[in-house]
Amino acid sequence: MPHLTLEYSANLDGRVDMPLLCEELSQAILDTGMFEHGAVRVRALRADAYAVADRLPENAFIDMSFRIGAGRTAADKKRAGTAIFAAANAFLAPLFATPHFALSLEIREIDAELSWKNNAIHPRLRNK
Ligand SMILES: O=C(O)C/C(=C\C=C(/O)C(=O)O)C(=O)O
Repeated sequence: MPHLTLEYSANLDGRVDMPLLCEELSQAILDTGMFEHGAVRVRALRADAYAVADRLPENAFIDMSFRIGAGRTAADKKRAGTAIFAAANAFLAPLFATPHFALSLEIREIDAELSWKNNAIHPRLRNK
């Protein structure tokens, strides 16, 4: 993994091209040069039940959680977060035209002792 998971309020359906946003964020992650191509996974999950701020029906959110392996410097983690957040902000700029949207990102480290992986994509992309 690096895993980027976007949770979004269902009222963004039809307003945000989520597959395209996932692709843009995947590219932003790869462009940092910090993550292997075969490891990067990005997805968007829709929240059907939510209550945002003053609960106006037009209030919306996207919360991004980026889970990465341990061992990178604080500066590198900050650089990756800044790049991902900038890409998301640029893509979602139209949503900030009205005061009803909130975007957030958090980076968490995966405990190597308490995680397991088996990735068949690595050999294919490493041999390219
Ligand atoms: O170390 C981790 O679990 C996350 C990671 C890479 C993971 C893979 O390569 C994989 O799951 O195949 C990382 O670079 O942060």
